[in-house]
Order: sequence, then C-alpha cells, then structure tokens
Amino acid sequence: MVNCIHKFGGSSLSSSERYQSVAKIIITHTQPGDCVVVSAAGKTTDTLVLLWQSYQKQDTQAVADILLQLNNHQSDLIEQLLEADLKRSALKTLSIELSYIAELAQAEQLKEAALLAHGELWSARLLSTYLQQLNIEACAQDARTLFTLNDGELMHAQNAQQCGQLILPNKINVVTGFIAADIKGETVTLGRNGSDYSATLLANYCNAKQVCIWTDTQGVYSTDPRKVKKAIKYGKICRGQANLLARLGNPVLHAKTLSPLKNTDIKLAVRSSFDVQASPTDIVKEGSAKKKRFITTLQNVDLLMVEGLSEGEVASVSQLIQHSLHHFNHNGDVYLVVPAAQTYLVINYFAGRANISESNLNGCAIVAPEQDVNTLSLQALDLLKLHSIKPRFVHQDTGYALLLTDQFIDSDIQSDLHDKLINKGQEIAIIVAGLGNVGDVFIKQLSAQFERLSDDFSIKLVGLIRSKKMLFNASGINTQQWKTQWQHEANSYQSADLLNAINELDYEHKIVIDITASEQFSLLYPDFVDRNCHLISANKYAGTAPTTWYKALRSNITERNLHWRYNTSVGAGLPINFALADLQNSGDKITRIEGVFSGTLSWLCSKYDGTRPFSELLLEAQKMGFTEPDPREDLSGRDMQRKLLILARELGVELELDDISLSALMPDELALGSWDDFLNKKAQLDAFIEEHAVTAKSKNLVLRYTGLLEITQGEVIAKVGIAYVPNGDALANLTPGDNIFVINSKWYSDNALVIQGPGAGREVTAAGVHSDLYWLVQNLK
Ligand SMILES: NC(=O)C1=CN([C@@H]2O[C@H](COP(=O)(O)OP(=O)(O)OC[C@H]3O[C@@H](n4cnc5c(N)ncnc54)[C@H](OP(=O)(O)O)[C@@H]3O)[C@@H](O)[C@H]2O)C=CC1
Ligand SMILES: N[C@@H](CC=O)C(=O)O
Repeated sequence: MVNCIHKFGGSSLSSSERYQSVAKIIITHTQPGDCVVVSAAGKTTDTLVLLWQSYQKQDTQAVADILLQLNNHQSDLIEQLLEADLKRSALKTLSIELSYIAELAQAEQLKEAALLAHGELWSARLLSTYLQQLNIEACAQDARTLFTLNDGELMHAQNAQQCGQLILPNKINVVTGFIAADIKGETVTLGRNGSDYSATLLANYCNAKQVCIWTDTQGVYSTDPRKVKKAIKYGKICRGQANLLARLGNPVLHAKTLSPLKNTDIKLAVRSSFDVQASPTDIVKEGSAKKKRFITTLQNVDLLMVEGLSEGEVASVSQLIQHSLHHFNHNGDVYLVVPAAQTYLVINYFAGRANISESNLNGCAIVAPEQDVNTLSLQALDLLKLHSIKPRFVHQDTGYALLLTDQFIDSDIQSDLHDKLINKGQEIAIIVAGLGNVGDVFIKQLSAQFERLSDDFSIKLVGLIRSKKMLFNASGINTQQWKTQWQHEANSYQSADLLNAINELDYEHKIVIDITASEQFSLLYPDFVDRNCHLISANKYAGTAPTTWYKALRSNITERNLHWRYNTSVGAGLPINFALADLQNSGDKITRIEGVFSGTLSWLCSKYDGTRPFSELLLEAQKMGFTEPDPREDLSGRDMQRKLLILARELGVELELDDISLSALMPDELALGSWDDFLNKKAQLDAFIEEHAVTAKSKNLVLRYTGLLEITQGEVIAKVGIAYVPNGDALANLTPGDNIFVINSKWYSDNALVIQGPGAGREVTAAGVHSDLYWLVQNLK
C-alpha cells in the first residue's frame, strides 16, 4: 500500500551532501511501498538542453565539452556517495551511457526526449543505489514503464494497472520524474517541472494518501520571499487558489501538478528539504482552508486575443510550450497570457485565430478572497499610480485581479503593494501559556489591546495553557469570559497535543506568549519556531539556556523572519532591553551595567528594618505577585543571575549561567527540599538576614542585593550577590520594589544613564508583555 509519494527537485539533489540529506529524510519519513520521485540533479536538465541545442547546431566541439561536463558532475556524485563495487559498477554504466550518447550524436540519431530523460534516470539510479548501500530496501523505477501516453494523452486506466503491478510494496521505489513513454515505447516528457506532475499522477494511480513536494523553499508564500522580506508563509491554502497562483506567476506549484488530485482526498504538502523541521504548506481541498491574499508578479508576457478557443486547447498549448497558461474572458473576448519568448509558438498553434493584443508586458496579479478583490484592485491601482506606473490592461475575475503594464515592477514596489494590500487585515492567533499572577492580568488587558491593534489586524486569542490543562479554540476564545470557558472546555494535554493544535491553526501569524516560569515549557520553543510562531517571553529559561541551544534557536528565528521579544524577563515593564538595543544600534558601546535587577529582593531589602521577620516579608512579597513561583529562585540569586545573563547576551557577550558568580541571600541548605520544608526552617533565613543587616549597620551601611556586568578590553566581570551599600547611594535609596540599572557606555562614561522603576508586580509586568506584543504586531506590518 502506497502511503506517500515524496518528490525531490533538482536543487534538493544538487550535490553529494544534498543526496545524503535526502536519504536522511527518506529514512525518517517513508515506509516500505512509498515512492520517491526525483528530478535531474542540480542544473542537469539545463545542461542536457544545451547539449541538444549544440547537437542540433552540429557543434561537435560543444557536444564533446558538454558530455565531459556531464560525466564530471555525475562521476563526482558517484565517487562521493558510493563505495567499492557499487561505485565501480555505477561509473562503468555511466561511461557506457555517455559513449552511447556520443555515438548517437555522431550518427545524427539523437532524440530530444530520450536525451533529456538521462537526468532523471541518473538521479533515480544513484539515489536508490545509495539507499541500498545504507541497507535500505530500495529500487529504481523507470517511469517509462509506469506512464504511457497515446497521442499526447495519458492512458489512465492502463497506467494505474502498470503502477499497481510494478510499484514494489516492500521497497522504497525511487521513480524518475518528468518522463513517460508513448505507445511505441518511445520516450516522451511531461513538460518542464513535470516531476511534480509525475508525483501527483503516481499518487492518483497508486491511490496514495498524500504527496509531499520537497523543495528549496519552505512552502507557499504570500509573495516572493526573495524580493519581499515580509512575505508571509501560509500553513494552508486551498487548491483553487493554488491553481490560480500557478497560472499567474507563482513558481512554487504548477497548474498541471494539481490536476490529478481533483476529486480525490489525496493530501498535498510543500515543504523544505533544506529545513526539515519547518512546517509545510498544505494544499487542501476547497473549503478546508480560509482564502488567503497573494501578490504574484509577471514579467515579459504578451496578451493574445484568441478566437473560438475550445476546451482542451489551453492544456495542449501549455504542453506545447511547457508552461502554465492563464486564459480569461474580458469584455466578451478571450485572452491568453503567454511568456513573450513562446508567443510565436502559440500564434502558430492557433493558426490565424490568435493575435497579439498587447506585447512585452510586466505586471502583477492579486489573488484574494472574492469579496476583497475589487477593493484590493482599486488600492493597487492607486499605489501603482503613486509609483508612476500606468497599467495598460486591468482585468478582474473571480478571486483575482490582473494588472499589466509596460513598465517594470521592482521589488520596492512589490514590497509596498504587499505591505498595503496583503499585510492589512491579516489574522493573528495568540496563544498564552501561564495564567498565574501575570498571565491573568495580561488577559484582562487583552481586549483593550485588541482594539488598539484592530485597524490593521484581526487578532484572536486561540489558546490558553497551564501546566496540566489547555484550552484551544481556533475561532477564538472570549477574553472576558475565558474562565468560564476554561472550566467547561479545558482538557489535559501532552506537548504533542499542543503542537498539533498549533499546526492546525490557519492564521497568517501565530504568537506564543510564555508567562510561565517553566524550563520544560521553554524547551518547546524550537518546536514553536518550526511551526512559524513568533515568541514573547516573560519566562527567563530560554534566554539563559546553554549557548549552543540558545544560538540555534536565535538563528532559526532569524531564518524564518520571526520575532522573539522578552523585555519583561529583565526589569519587568521597564524598557531596559529597548534602551540597550537602541544605544547599540546608534553606535554606542556599553561597558558596565550595575544595579538591582530583582523587584522582590529590592522590596525585601528596602522593607526590612528588623521589626518584622524577613520570612514574613517574603510571604507578603509572594502574595503581592512579586516573587517567582518558588521564591527561593529569588533568594538564591538564581533569578537575578538569569537576568544578568540575558543582559550580557543583549550586549553580545557569550556567557553561560554558571559563569556569573553568585552568593545567595539565604543559607544554601534552604534551597533543598519542598516549599513546606523551607517554611519549617524559615527561622534560619531570618537569622541569616539579621546577621547581615547587623553587620552592615555596624559599618554604617545597608544590606542590598546587587548585580554587576563589566566589560573592559575583552575582560568580563559578571556577578550577583549580597552587597553592603552606603546610605546615600542610589542603590540604597530605592522605592521598595524598584529596579535600577546604572549604565556606563562610550557616551555615558562619567555620568551614567540610569533606568529606574518598579521591577516586579502583576500590572507592570503584564503591561510590559503588552508592550512586547504591540511592538511585535507593529513589526508585522
Ligand atoms: N511576577 C512578576 O512580577 C514578574 C514575573 N516575571 C516572569 O513571569 C513569569 C510568570 O510569573 P508569575 O505569573 O508570577 O508566575 P505564576 O506562578 O503565578 O504563574 C505561572 C503559570 O505558569 C503555568 N505553568 C507552569 N508550568 C507550566 C508548563 N510546563 N506549561 C504550561 N504552563 C505552565 C502555571 O500553571 P498552573 O496554574 O497549572 O500551575 C501558572 O499558570 C515567570 O517566568 C516570571 O519570572 C517577569 C517579570 C516580573
Ligand atoms: N521574581 C522576580 C519577578 C520578575 O522577574 C523579581 O522580583 O525580580
């Protein structure tokens, strides 16, 4: 039984390293009986086309040179991948084949399709042999034995039978893409990019459950991500829109690819073979995904007016020029959009029934939900006018608008169109983890925040997560009544349930807001990022994770154009991270940060005067929502140590948590055991503090808990701990609960920059998380 047809394009097989990556994907993502459809490696098809053209021009030197080039490329791949007998035999077969091509060329008997077929044959043979070398049951399948065409038409019933007989249920079948045979057994091709078509055809013939197209992009985007940085990757798009896109300039999918899936339940996914963890774009049946907005660009096309176009003619002419074509009715006439380079072939095909209406046009198409098309088309026209672009032809139809001009639409204009038309009205899904002190207040403030942001986005709270239960509702949770909904609908969950729920969300943007203090939850960040979620953290664990993990997370976030905000992880609502980023972005160099970075310890030390036991004050601070869930995180200095590490990393200093020296504000033994054990021993804490306070007082100083980060000529001093501070010192005179950051830099060298204010508390921290959310959403625009 064929479960999945995987397809790997040329870029996925362009080097021996790429073959190795593909083999890894096959090992982890296939089961016996599955098929792997392959294209020619790298630019092999282009080289074979060049060979064909040189042969036609009878340029024997070029033919010999290109054959040598092909030999070198294939031999290198074989040398690097195969061993011993397998290598010798593969090199021998290659040499025989290339000699045979040379002989045919000399005898003037080369045939184009049979020549081009070699690219896919080489890929299938090499990959299957390499898999065998890795002890995987694999075989190469020549698609000319599976797909037969009669007079250009696929013989579906016969092909399904052939596939049923030849696809081996106990092996990985590595099948050549792009090629087929006619009824005489001669090689024919399925057109440029025909390998995707081979994969969906095979899925149809084998009744597979799904097709996975592995490519060099991460999926289907709202526009070309190479030109528009803020292009949005969609998790799901429906087949109708995918079809339109294929005909209107989006190169990821080709119109033909989708046709074998019509009226079937076969799933189709587009995903990256370069970034296997990245979530795919699923191309789903009509109605199974919301309609999305896209902008595609067209370059150098002609507009042909065709008389008496009959059914099937567009498919035939597409096959002839090996390009997806779009046709439409406009004011009673039928038009075809044709790549200018192919116009003469199309005109010939229609033999007097097609005329050029406009030539050498560029343009763009806006594909959108039907109800939005008219407004978007008008907005696009206004924007193009602002860029002094005059359209020559405008057409609107179901689900799209086409604007053609004889001017060039560059990537700046494309970005502007994208910002104003596509980004506007996008949907953002918010998932909040942690509904304790801060989380609860954050959600209370959420509906007002939604209102502030609703001009540009439609934002919904879709997930609430605590340690044991979660509540997910893809169409939105009522922010005012979430507690009632929680009581009735929250369910126990495992991490996999949470990740699946996020996978299913059909939103342009997803933001996971972590207001837990859980290391376990922070370990899911890479999975969230793989699912294209932006992150906001009040939680400090990810920001203080071991450097390798932390760096991998950061680079993954950057690669996917995602954002990670964590301002409240240091200084609660104080804009410390903003300030540091701003100073550094303006060319300053920070050399020293000293201060009190714990609201809890600030409050406790300022409040403590010996009249009440320190432990009593600690319980009060806990009640006020200042402390960590386990206040010993604060007393141990660990929490402040984390904050110092986050600050250091903001300055580009590479440190691990334990590189920051620490002395605790409690006896070490109190760190062990449960919270109740701690409470039973609270007298030890009280005695410890009293002793320090008395010693400080005897020196006319006061007890504080401070942190220091100093960077001088490559030397880093990083420490947190107990300090005795003179009464008049800024660190001594804080309002209880305040944090203070005394910053020295190139510009603030003698007179430090000071940021001071409440450094803990439900309201300020929740407001700080909102500030991160606001920043993030503004940066999605
Ligand atoms: N309080 C403050 O003033 C400030 C806090 N912060 C940071 O904000 C975060 C939250 O603090 P606070 O609200 O006081 O903490 P609370 O203890 O009040 O709340 C923590 C929440 O996290 C949930 N949680 C715990 N483990 C997990 C898990 N594995 N998966 C999902 N949810 C989990 C808890 O769920 P359950 O209810 O099921 O236990 C609870 O709802 C902390 O990281 C803290 O450092 C930052 C600045 C200031
Ligand atoms: N326990 C923390 C809360 C914020 O991180 C503190 O008071 O510093």
